[in-house]
Order: sequence, then structure tokens, then C-alpha cells
Amino acid sequence: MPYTASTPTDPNQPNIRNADYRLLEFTKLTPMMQRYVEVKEQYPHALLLFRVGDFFECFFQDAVTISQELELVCTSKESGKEIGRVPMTGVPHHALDRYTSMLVEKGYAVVVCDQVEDASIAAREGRQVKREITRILTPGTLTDDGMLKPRQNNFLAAVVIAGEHWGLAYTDISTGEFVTTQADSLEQLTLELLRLQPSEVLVPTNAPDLVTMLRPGEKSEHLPDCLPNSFCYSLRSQIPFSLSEAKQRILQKFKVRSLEGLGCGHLSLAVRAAGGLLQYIEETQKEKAVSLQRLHTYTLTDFLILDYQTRRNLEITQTVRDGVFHGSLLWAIDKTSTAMGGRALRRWVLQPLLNIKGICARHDTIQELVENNGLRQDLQQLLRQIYDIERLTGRAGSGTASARDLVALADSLSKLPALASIAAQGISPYLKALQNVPPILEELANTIHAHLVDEPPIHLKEGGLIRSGINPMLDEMRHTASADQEWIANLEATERKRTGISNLKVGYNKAFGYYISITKSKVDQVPKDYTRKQTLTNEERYSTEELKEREVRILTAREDLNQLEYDIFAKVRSEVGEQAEIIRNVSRAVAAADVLCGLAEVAVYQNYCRPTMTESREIKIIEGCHPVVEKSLPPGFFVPNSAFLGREKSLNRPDLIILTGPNASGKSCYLRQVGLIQLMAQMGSFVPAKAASLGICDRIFTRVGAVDDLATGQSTFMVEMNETANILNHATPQSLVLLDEIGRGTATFDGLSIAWSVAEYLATEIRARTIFATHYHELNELASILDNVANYQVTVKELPDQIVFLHQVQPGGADKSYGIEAGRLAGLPPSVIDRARQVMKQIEKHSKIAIGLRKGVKKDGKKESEGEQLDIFEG
Ligand SMILES: Nc1ncnc2c1ncn2[C@@H]1O[C@H](COP(=O)(O)OP(=O)(O)OP(=O)(O)O)[C@@H](O)[C@H]1O
Repeated sequence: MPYTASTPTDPNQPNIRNADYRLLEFTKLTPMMQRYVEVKEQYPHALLLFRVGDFFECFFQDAVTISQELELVCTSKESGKEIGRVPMTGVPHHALDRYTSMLVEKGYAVVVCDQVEDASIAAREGRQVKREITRILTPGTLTDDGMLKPRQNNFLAAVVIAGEHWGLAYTDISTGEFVTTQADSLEQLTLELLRLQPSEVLVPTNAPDLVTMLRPGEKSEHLPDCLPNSFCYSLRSQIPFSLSEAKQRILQKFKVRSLEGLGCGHLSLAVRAAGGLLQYIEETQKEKAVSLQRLHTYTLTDFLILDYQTRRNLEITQTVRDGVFHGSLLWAIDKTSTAMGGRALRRWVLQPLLNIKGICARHDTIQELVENNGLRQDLQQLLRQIYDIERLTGRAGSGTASARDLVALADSLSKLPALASIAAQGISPYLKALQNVPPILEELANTIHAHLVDEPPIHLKEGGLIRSGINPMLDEMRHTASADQEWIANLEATERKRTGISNLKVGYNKAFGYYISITKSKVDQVPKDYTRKQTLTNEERYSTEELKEREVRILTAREDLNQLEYDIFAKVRSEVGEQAEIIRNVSRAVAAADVLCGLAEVAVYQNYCRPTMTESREIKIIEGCHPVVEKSLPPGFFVPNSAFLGREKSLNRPDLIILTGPNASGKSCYLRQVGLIQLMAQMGSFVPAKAASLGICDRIFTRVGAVDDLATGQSTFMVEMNETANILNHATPQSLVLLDEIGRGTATFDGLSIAWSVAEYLATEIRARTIFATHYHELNELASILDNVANYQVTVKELPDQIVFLHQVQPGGADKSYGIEAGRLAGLPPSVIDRARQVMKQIEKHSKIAIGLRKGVKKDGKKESEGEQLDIFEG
């Protein structure tokens, strides 16, 4: 089936399909590599790791720490703080994969170097290293100047569109996860694609707009940064996307009688997308390389919607400024012990729930794990010993698992009964789910352990995989081969004695096989039965009839032996593949338990509370904190603040807060912290607050900061207005809206007018729960006009020669901005500051701005009759 790529395939792009690690060829020895070589010579067992974008800083320290303390420690030189730590004590060789994949999941890049010798010799000789190193696992692509390009992942997706309706199917080819969904707004589709960032997206040719939209570098209303790492393909034939064809393909592939059992019987677009994707996978992924899990269907309306700006502004998975993991919400709350847990946490944080029952099941489990420290720690200790079962099983199913993968899988499976019995001490839902470990898994672990040696070699065809005593034929062949090998081992001594040549040697190389080596000075002593095989400068190489015979026997036996070992191994591997579905179900339960143990640990150490979830519109946060800023400051430095929002009929709580305060007082921080607390609660986590009672939100909107979008030629103001329009068009009374400095990108009065009308619209027309941070103190007037609006300010203390930021949010409006003071602190020349003060006085004197809606909106928020003019400004 022909596919058209939206961009020509770039040969430098790693082929994500075939590998979750890539071979890198460094063409020259960069300074980084030189340092690496030095370190490696000193500490030969070091595993070097470095943070994304922080390559040079970290690897040296890590190497040192590993060799001294048997731990991988990642420390930022910038802050001096530890970023990640993994114990290495007693880690068997094959566990490396598990550790590295776990680190990669957490956003680290890991380099495992095998051929240091070559590199170090080359470095000493000042040569370039041609084919250097390396197995490299990165969440992105590492260029040879040490830069890390953004993450490419293992997702492939297919999309079908009919008007505003669409169906989406995607698969994670490393785990075999295969899911489909459908919905009826294009915005939702693009949000899903942005969440997944698929490597390849397949669309039918009847959706040219989508192909254009997905093209790298393309911008669109819904897809601000597009999908820079996605390749978009359109399928020339529509047939695989037709409903009947797709149905048939799905039923065949998953061996089911009806689509109802897969939950997508009624979702024709989801089915069509899944059909198209199946076809694409079969044709491009060589089928064997992908072992798909059973199809799952999910419903987008089950999740809180976080649009692209909100994910970015709340810094959920990466920071706004540097685009790095360190400093994001995920960084602050990720205490998972397994790679599967890491992936699940990422899903949870990007898809918070709407269903109170589901949220409370997570809260219940965390509560139990908080209250029962022993239970949590016992579970975590075991979880740390469990490798990435999900991916290992995926590889077993697709026939790509190595012997080491199977041993790692067996090690993990054999931990599950112990995990289940610890979980049995608990009563909460997610611990119960851990208790059902099907006995077949223990049998499978025993089978693997019984067949494979503890530390099998990397290459499957080199033999040495299978234990003795498992297969009589194998034992017999090994016995015969060992007799010949013993004969060869003794040959040197025997021939020295027979010929009287004391420096005679027996050797082997791949091209010539076994040989007897005699130096040139002794060739006259060579017996008649030797036949010459090869001549070198200083030696002659010979063989004998018997040596030839033995050699043939040894080599044939070795080949047969290796083949037999491989066959036995492949049989065990396919037995594992047959149980893939069962293992994956268990691995999902393990991942969820891991996430909850991690969240419980965060809750204990950061003193988080369990929020009460309600169906009301109330948002009540007592002494809340920003989870990341709090963690970054020394203990006790963060000033907690409360928040009350969501007016109910009888309650005096505002829908909209106007938040004022000087620059750098903490307005943005407060805004974000309310958003993050709501998000954390709905993803099932405890929250950084003394107490919280939170009504479910359907969406969180944010509009923070002002950045030019040079790529699309949009000005600061236009970006701001586009984002604001999106909020006003989509927010509902159930939404949480966080606005920071609306109207700043234009002339003062235009900006103020827009800010006023946006606030008013949100408070009266939409009645969304809103926090509106602003430097326009005139907006405080709104609170005296609308009874669902309240004023809050972030306080500062004025001393004779400085202002002290108290970071406290209190009722009332600020009347000063201290902008000139901020300029002074930033180092503007004193003469400029003095002049600014003079100018300000002049402006204040001459331009008395009286803000008030004399007409237009009554105190109860209802509009007066149309046609009456708003008169806001009086100069
Ligand atoms: N509650 C708090 N406790 C301690 N420190 C805080 C608190 N809130 C904010 N800060 C610190 O103050 C700094 C400035 O905060 P923030 O960016 O929120 O100010 P702002 O009022 O939005 O400023 P601007 O109006 O200039 O955008 C933050 O980087 C943070 O370190």
C-alpha cells in the first residue's frame, strides 16, 4: 500500500520503529567525549548519565558517585541539587536495561559505553574516533555536539474525520498498547495528538486539511506548535478506513466475535481509525515486530480538558522557559519506582478524571498508604525490583526479546506473589487489584529460570543460554564437544613434547580455524605430517589430519549446539508471548499501585492533605502551596495562601477574584498554584494545602504571560487576544479560568477596557470560577458593582529604603504597583528612577481617571436595557 509522507524522510532521523535505543556514530572526539574517556579510564564501571540539556554538567559527578557509593546520582552543577538517584548495589548485569529505561522514562538520557578502550587509545593518539561507542537511550536524539533534540516517542496514530467529528486510534509500539476513541470537536482531537506527540500519523486522503495541519512547522488555531516530531502520512486507498473492512480486520486481529466486547461497536469513526492503523502497522512494522494488546476504547469526556496553553503554563511536564522536565509538576511529584509507573503517572497528570468515584478510589488508596508507612515502604521496596514488565512482554510477544529480557521478566514475575501478599494487608481498591496474580505467571517465571542461565550472553546465537540438565540431547552434545575441546586444549603440550619445539603454540582465528604456530627459526624441526596453512612474517602456521577432523567436529557441534539452544530459548519466549495479555493486565495494576505509592510518599514528605471532592462549584483551599516553588525553596520559606471560589446561591464566595499586587509579589505563582491543586486533586493525588474542598472542574484555562509568536508573525497582543477569545468561547460555569495580565500588550486605555470587559463577561455571562491577576487597579471597582466579584491583593511591607515581599494574599485591592521600585531593584540608573518618579507625579496630577460603570451593569450582575452607553473613563 503506497504511503505519501508529508515530509521527505530524513535519513538522520532515528528509526523509532525498530529500536528503543539507537547506535550513535561519533565522527570526531568532542570535548565532552574526551572528558568522558578520562573519567572512564579512571572508573571503568561507571555508567554515565546526564540530564536533558545539561549534558556537560552532570556526567563527571555521576561517574564519581557511582564508583564510590554504588549509586547513580544525577546532580545539577547549577543548583548543586540532586536530581535523581538509583541504587546500584547488587544490580545484576541484565538489570541495566531496566534502570536505563526507567531513567529514560523520567526524562534522563543515558549513555552506556562498551568500547572505551578504542576511544581512549584514539584520544591519546589524537586520532578521530570513527565508529565509537555506544548504546544510547535518550528521551530525544543526541547530536554529536552534545545537544539533545526533543523526545520522539513510540506512538503511531491514525485519524479519520467527518465534519467536526473524528476518530483516533493509536498504538505504543514498545508496549503494544492499542487504543481508539472518538469525539466531536477538532480542538479535542488536536489536544489528544499534542498529548501523544505520535511519531507517525496516518490520515485518509480525504482529510487534506489535517495533513497540512500536521505538517512540521505548520501552525494552526488549535495546534500552536504543531507536532514538530511527527511524520504525517496519507493513505492513498480509502479501503482500510471503510467501516466494513476495518471491522473485519479488527475482529480477525483480536480474535473476537463482535466489536461490542471491545467497547467500540457504536463508534464507527473510532473503528475506522483503528482499521486504518492496523493496516498500516501490518504493512510497515513487519507485523512480527509489533505485538498488539487487545483493543481498548476510551472516552475523552471522562477527562478534565487541559488545553495546550494550560499544559504549558501550568508547567505540567516541562517548564515554560527552558522546556525541561526539572522544575515541572511531574518532576515534583514523580516518586515512582518502575518505568511502567513513570509512564502511568504521566498519563494521569495529563488526563485528570471527572468522575468523583474514580478520583476517590485513588485518594482512598493514597490515604491508606500515607497512614500505613510500613505497608507503603514494603511495597516500594518490592516495586523497585520489578523491571519494565510491560515492554519486556511486548518484546517477548513480538519475538524480539533477548535472553536477558526473559531473565529480567522472570525475576520480576517471581516478585509478584510477594507483592500480592503485602498488598493483601491493605483494603483500598488499587491494593485489592494487586492481589490477583494468576498462578500461570509464577509457573512462567519458574519455566524461564529453569531453562535460562542467570546471566545469559547478549547474543542469542553464541550459545551459553540454556542450563544443563534441561534437555538430554543438549547435554549429550555438550559432552561430546567437550571431549574434542579437551583434546585441543592438550594439543600444545603434546606437540611440544613430540616435536621438541618448546615455543610451539596452538591458536584459533575465525578465518583459518585452529592452527599450530611455529616460529621461522624452528621450521626445520616441523614433522612430516604437518601441512602448511598460512605464512606470516615471523611464523608459519600448520595443521594435521587429526586437528582438521577435530576442528570440523567442534565447529559443527558448536553450530548444532547453538541452534538447539536457540530453539529451546525461542520456545520459552513464545510461551511468554502467549501469556502477554495476562501479564499486561497485571503490569497495569502494578503501574497504578506504583504511582499511588509514589504520590503517598510525596504526600507524607511534603505534608499534603486529602482534598474533599464535591459536585458543587466550590473551590476552597486552606493554606495552599505551589508544589514546585515550595519544593525549590528552603523549608518554611514558602508562604501558604488560601483561595475561595465558586459562588453558590446562599454563600458569599466570589466567582471571580481580581488579584492585584506589585511586580514579583507572587500573583502568577498564586494563580498557578490554584490550578495545580485542582489538577492534582482530580488526577487522584493529595494536594499541597492544609485542607481543601474542591468541586469538579470540566476544564482549566490559563492565560499567562505574553510572548511574541514570531513563527506565525503574530504579535504579543494578537496571541493574547486569540487565547482570551478561546477561553471566552469555551469556558463553562464548571471551568476554572486563570488569567494573568490580560490587556497588557496594547495601549493602556485599550488594555484596561478589554481587561474590564473580559472580567465582566466571565463573571456575568459565563460565571466561570476565575482568578484575574492584573496591574490595572481600576478593575477593583468591579467588586463594588458585581456581587460575585471580590478583590484580593498580594501584600508587601514598605520600609524607608526598600519593599519587603510578604507573598501573602489578603482581601482588598492594592493601590500601588511599586513598578519604579522594581526598576530600582533591577538596577536602572538612579537618574532614570528619579525622573520616573517626577513623571509619575505629573501623570497622577493631570490624568485623574475615575472608573465606574455609571450605567450598564447593575450590582446584581444583570445588564440594564440595551442601547445605554458604558462610560468608563473620565479624563
Ligand atoms: N507564596 C510565596 N512564598 C514564597 N515565595 C513566593 C511566593 N509566591 C511567589 N514567590 C516568589 O516570588 C517570585 C515572583 O513571583 P511571581 O512571578 O508569581 O510574581 P508576580 O506578582 O506574578 O510578578 P509580575 O507581576 O512581575 O509578573 C517567584 O519566583 C517566587 O520565587
